[in-house]
This record gives sequence, C-alpha cells and structure tokens, in this order.
Amino acid sequence: MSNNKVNLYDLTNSLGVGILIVDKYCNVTFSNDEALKILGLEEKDSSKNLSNVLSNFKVESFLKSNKEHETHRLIFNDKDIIVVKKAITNKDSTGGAYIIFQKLDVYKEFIRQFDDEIEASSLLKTVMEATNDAIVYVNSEGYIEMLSKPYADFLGVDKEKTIGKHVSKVIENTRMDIVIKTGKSEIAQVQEIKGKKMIATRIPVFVNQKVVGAVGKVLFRDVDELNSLYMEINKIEKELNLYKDEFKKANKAKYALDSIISESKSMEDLKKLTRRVAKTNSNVLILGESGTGKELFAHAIHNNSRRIDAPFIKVNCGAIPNELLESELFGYEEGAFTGAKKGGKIGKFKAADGGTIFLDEIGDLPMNMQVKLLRVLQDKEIEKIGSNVSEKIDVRVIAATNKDLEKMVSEGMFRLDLYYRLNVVSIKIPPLRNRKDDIPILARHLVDKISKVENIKVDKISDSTLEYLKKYDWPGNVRELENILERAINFLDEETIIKPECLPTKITGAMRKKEIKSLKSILDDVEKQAIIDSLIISNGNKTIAANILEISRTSLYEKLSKYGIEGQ
Ligand SMILES: Nc1ncnc2c1ncn2[C@@H]1O[C@H](COP(=O)(O)OP(=O)(O)OP(=O)(O)O)[C@@H](O)[C@H]1O
Repeated sequence: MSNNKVNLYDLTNSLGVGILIVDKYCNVTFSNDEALKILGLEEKDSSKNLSNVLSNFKVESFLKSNKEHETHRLIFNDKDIIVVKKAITNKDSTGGAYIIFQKLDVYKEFIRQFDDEIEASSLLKTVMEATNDAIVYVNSEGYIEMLSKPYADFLGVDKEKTIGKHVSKVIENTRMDIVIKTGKSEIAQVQEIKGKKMIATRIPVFVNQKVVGAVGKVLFRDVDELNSLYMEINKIEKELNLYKDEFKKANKAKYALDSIISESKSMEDLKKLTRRVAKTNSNVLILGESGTGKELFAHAIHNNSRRIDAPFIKVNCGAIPNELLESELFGYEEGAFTGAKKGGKIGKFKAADGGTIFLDEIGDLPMNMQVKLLRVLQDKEIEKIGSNVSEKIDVRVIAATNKDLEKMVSEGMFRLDLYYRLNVVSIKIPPLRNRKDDIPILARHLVDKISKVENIKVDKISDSTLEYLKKYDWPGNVRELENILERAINFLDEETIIKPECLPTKITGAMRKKEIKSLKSILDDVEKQAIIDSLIISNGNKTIAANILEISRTSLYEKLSKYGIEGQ
C-alpha cells in the first residue's frame, strides 16, 4: 500500500462511512474497515462476501449503465442501508466506481435530534412570548438568543434587535457572562438596572456536562415591590397564626380530671382508670345515662394524654343530619357536588389530625356511616368526598353514648366490628342515684359555678335542702341537678341560703306530705278507709258495717259525719 492509500484508508474509516472501490471489471480494489462493519461481514471471508455485496448493490449493472452516479436504499443483512455509487471518470483513470454507503439509522437519529432541537427551541420561543416575566437566554459566548418582551420593554430596547448582541451591551450590570464561565447558578441576587434594584436569578444550561448557555430571570421588577410583597406575606402569616390560635382555642379540651367533682368510691376509681387509659393511644367508649358527665371524661382523657397540645374536636353524631354527616366527618373536594364550597372543606377527622376526635351520641350513627367510620379506624386514612386519594391521619377516637350499644348490636342496629373497634377500653359512668355520696360536694361545686356566672351571692345550701337532694332519684343526673340548682339560685330574693322552698315540688312535695303527718292523722286516714271498706262490704247497711267494725251504730254515725262520708 502506498502512503496515499494508507491515508485514504484512515480517512475513510474515521468518516464512519463504508467505501468500496471497484475497477471497470467489477473487482474490489479497495475496502475500508467501516464497510465490513456496516455490512456485518467478517474480514476473513471478505472477498467471497464482497462479491455478494456487489451483486446486491447492483454495481455491475451500474458500470455498464455509463451513469455518473446512482443512489438507492436497500436492505442488506437486515440492515437498512443507503448506497451512493459514483463512476470514476477522470481522464487518467482506468474507470471503475466508488461505492459509498452508510446505515440509515445514523441519519434517522441525526434527524430526530435535529427535530428535537427545533421543537425545544420553538417551545422556548413560545414560553418567552407568553411570559410576563423578564427573561433572557444567552448562548455559551454570552450572546443573546432570546429576550422576553416584558424584559425588552423594561430595558427600553427593541426585542428583535437585541438578538445576537452580547448581553453586556444590552443589560446593565449583568453577570450572565460570568455565570457561563463559572457554571454556577446565582439565585435571587440584587442587580441595579436603570437606578432600580432588581432581584435576578441566573442559571447556566448544561448539555453533556458542558455549559451551552444561561437563562436569566428578574423575579421582581423592583426591591420595593418585593418589600411590599414581603409585608403582605407577613400580614397574611400573622392573620393565619391568629386563626390558628383561635382554632386551637375553639378546639381545645376544656376540662381536666380535677373538673370532675366526686367523693364516691365508684367515681374516684373511675378517675384513676381514666388517668391510666389517657396515657395510651387506645380508642375509648364512654357509657352512661344522659347528664352523667361523659363529655367531661372525654375532655379529661385528651388533656391527660400526649395529644394535649393537638386539637380536640367534638362531633355530635345525633345532631348532624344524615346527609351531611359524611362531609362533616371527612370533608369534600371543590366541586364534589352542587353547592360544594369553593376550595372544598376540611372534615372533622382531618381537623383532629394529631389529636382526638370525640364522637358523641355514637349510637345515633346511621348504618352507612358506621361502615365508613370502621374503614377509617382500620386503615387510619380518610378519603374526602369527590377525591380518589386517601390521606393518612393520626387521630384518637373517643366515642360516647347513653344507649345500650350491646343491645343495639344484638338487634342488628349497630355493627359488632365497629363496636369492638370503639370499645377497646370502656368507661362506665354510674348514674347519680347510685352514688348519692357525690351529691353534697357536687351541689356545692355547681352552686359556686352558677352563682359566679349569674353574679348572685349564695352563702350556703341548708342541710335540709341537701337532705332533699339526696333523697331524689335524679333521672337526669348531674345535668338535672345543675338545672335545679340554677332555678333555686334564681329563686333567692334577699336570701343567701338555698332552703327547701327553693326546690321544685317534684323533689320536696311528696316528702313534705309524708313528714308533716302526725300519728293522729295517719290513724284518722286508716280509720276513714276502714269505714269506707265496711260500707262497701255491707252494701251500705250501717248496722252490718258497725258490726264488722265492732263499734256501736251511734259511734259509726259520729265517724261518718267526722270524715264527711255520706249516703252509703
Ligand atoms: N362530676 C361532675 N363534676 C362537675 N360537673 C359535672 C360532673 N358531671 C357532670 N357535670 C356537669 O353536668 C353537665 C352534663 O355533663 P355532660 O354534658 O358531660 O354529660 P353527658 O353524659 O355527656 O350528657 P349527654 O349524654 O346528655 O350528652 C355539664 O354541665 C357538666 O359540666
């Protein structure tokens, strides 16, 4: 091989194209490595295979055709190949042809990249045109390739005329050329342009780890604008904190265990149990007749738990109409249904996240909601109405009812699985009639509480009043006691002592009758009844009646007139 041929060989290989040279008899006089590589041929069989290639490439017919060149596309060894044949026609040559070929994939990839670039650049152009921000894009040498209209307007330059100019000639105090050199972003830096302090961000653009340009963006037109924005944000933040505080205050458990006034052993034991239970994370079911203090216990559990600083949210399941219950508990997305509020609504469970939810009157929860509540307790996640995304929540559930839940379960009115989930720990508050020891201390506590609210001076509750209170059965429990005492306090005139007269007759009436009766009047009552009975038996015959009573007729007449019994 001559030196020239060696050069031609290296050169053609480095071009990445296959080259064959044939003489006028269609003998291969030259082939490069790329040719074999592209055609997928082994070097050792090259001469045999090349004749196969020449016939596929239709070289012989090309030589005979006297055409100067010919291009066609063909499939060889499953490869999509483009072939260019060129006749060797210079006058000192003996003829033949150059056959130059390449795999089409290379071009396809090239075209794809080209298309991508066109697409990216038109996308960038569209973004630049649509933006309200001041944006500039410079190439790797710092020449402007794109400038947004707002930026051009602010600079007072013609947008089109800036393209191709060096950024330092168009933008005052620019550092875009520095960012290109350092390859380091500069975020939110002050840049003075036309006497205004602007906040600029400059970001280098990398392709294959090489800086190919940089984007600059002015975040705010002027620092003053930023300051007023900052003040606005500050104001909103303060307002938000205020609302957060209000929310916290409104959704705070008000009562501690000390607020539960009692002296009876049963209640003291219950308070001890409550203190222990509060420390755990278990769901609690509070049972007891109406007015026994179930809500007080729920507050106390929250306030003695680790959740004390998180919200305590109360929901009265019996007071919310069925159709609203789901949105109250779980919230809804904006547009979830007609009439849904803009921005949607947060449900009580979400509001209680991290804290406690108190589901009062749980026995009134309709069946469909029982199923949904069970799912929340099992999965510890909620799904807003109109959303298909569920959200994890961490809420402790305290439920309460004055209904007999076990009976409801046996009657199919309450789900057994939900009952088990809620009843991990149960607190059963005894009715007031079963702990009458609590009445004096409770009465004094309630009188203090009410007199403060009503601003009425009360010195004490008389002993006889306390006796009456202890003898009554209190079907409405502590709430009824509170109401009776409030009424009594409002009865006080100049007095400062609550006496029996201040109590309603349902409490004093029956007892007073019994107590003021003397032995004589009791005997009179019995005597009168015996006379009536004897007259009934004797069918009104006074002689027989006197005989039954073993008294004289005269005596009977006297007693009839004494008791006003007539005409029997
Ligand atoms: N042990 C107590 N000490 C002080 N106040 C009490 C006590 N028990 C109940 N009360 C008061 O009695 C009233 C009724 O209590 P609470 O609302 O907690 O009862 P409840 O069992 O939840 O009633 P309901 O079943 O009707 O919802 C409240 O004003 C509460 O402060």
